[in-house]
Amino acid sequence: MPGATTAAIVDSRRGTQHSEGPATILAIGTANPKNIVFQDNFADYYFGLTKNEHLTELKEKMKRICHKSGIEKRYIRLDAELISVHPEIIDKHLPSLETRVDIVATEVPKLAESAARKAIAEWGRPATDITHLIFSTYSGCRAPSADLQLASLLGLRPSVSRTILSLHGCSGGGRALQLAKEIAENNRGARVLVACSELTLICFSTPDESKIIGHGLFGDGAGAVIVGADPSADGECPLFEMVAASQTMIPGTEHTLGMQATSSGIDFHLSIQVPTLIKDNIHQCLLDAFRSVGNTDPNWNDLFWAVHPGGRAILDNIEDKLQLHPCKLAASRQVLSEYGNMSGATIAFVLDELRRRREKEQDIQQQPEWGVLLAFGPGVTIESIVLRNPL
Ligand SMILES: CC(C)(COP(=O)(O)OP(=O)(O)OC[C@H]1O[C@@H](n2cnc3c(N)ncnc32)[C@H](O)[C@@H]1OP(=O)(O)O)[C@@H](O)C(=O)NCCC(=O)NCCSC(=O)CC(=O)O
Repeated sequence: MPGATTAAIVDSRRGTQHSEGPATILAIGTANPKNIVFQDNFADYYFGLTKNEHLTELKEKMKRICHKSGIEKRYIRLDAELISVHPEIIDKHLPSLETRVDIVATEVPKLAESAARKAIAEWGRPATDITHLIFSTYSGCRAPSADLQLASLLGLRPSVSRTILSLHGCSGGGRALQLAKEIAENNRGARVLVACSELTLICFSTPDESKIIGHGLFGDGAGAVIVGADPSADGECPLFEMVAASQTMIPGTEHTLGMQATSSGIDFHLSIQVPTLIKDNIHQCLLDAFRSVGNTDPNWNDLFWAVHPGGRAILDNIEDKLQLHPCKLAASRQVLSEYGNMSGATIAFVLDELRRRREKEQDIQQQPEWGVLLAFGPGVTIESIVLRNPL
């Protein structure tokens, strides 16, 4: 640019760099492994698979948890065939971290690929138009990681800007969407692929009192979401606008939810206090989120809700605390029932279910304009996004 000063060049670039409108969800895809496990006979399945039928008290406890979980079925990649090839996975005296890392290094991106292909097909543009990729998983123990693998599997452009988020647990999907929002709004024309892929295989263990809860709730799945601002006229369909986003940590609760790598996989810890902690903090968190968009007195029943179904008790507590009509968390409960808690990937399933329900609703006037996305993870961290239905 002859004659232009460096400062003018930088200023003019900054001026054209931002998008006009808010980041918007443009497409959603989901995928699960083939192996289905029904909750009714999960205790028999799990104690049989791990050859621990003799632990009858623990098995009865698992049955009580399953019975109250609000889950009907889950998809779980680990099956008898995989265990027969890798028996160390169910032998707590043998190291198995390496085996697990090897398996998930292939399987996690593959599952993400299935979800992403569906999202890209719905989006209607070539995969090479994706400018950024954010990949979230709790199975990320290797570099180069699942983000690079997914980019290769999908044939994304070599200059795609990749980020891997690791061990955000169940808030990983919410965190990835928040980052996608920042990227889309600050880089005009950006199209961000968010992929979350979770396999319980990395955490799977033989029955143990401290981990029985997780084995009763978690399932495998992948979700993919395409985010961009200013949907183009050539067929992009806005599904949800992400108007404001925030992350809150509940002080002094870092020991209540956690994951840690050990020689036999990733150990997780889930305190019985989690549903109560969320109940005690959710109202203030939501007030703060809505104040940031100028709404100081929201009516919670006027919103649509995309809540991570961490467990039935968490949904019950939110419903009770905010006095929500039962239909408000119906999408979250349906996802919990059909898939269990798929950690960070679950929120994509909830958004997908919400939009399906919205499409069936005949009367557009009945559809709430504003909504909220909530996800919970280690910290304890609450990710919230104020959503808007583009109508
Ligand atoms: C597990 C439940 C379905 C059980 O239902 P109820 O609480 O109504 O029933 P209940 O009180 O009779 O409990 C049944 C049995 O489960 C046991 N139980 C409940 N929560 C437990 C926990 N966290 N750890 C160990 N045991 C637990 C109870 O002690 C009881 O054992 P006994 O029968 O022997 O007395 C529910 O509590 C629930 O949905 N909890 C939420 C789970 C949770 O925290 N999810 C977040 C996942 S983490 C996440 O989403 C974020 C992340 O991973 O990052």
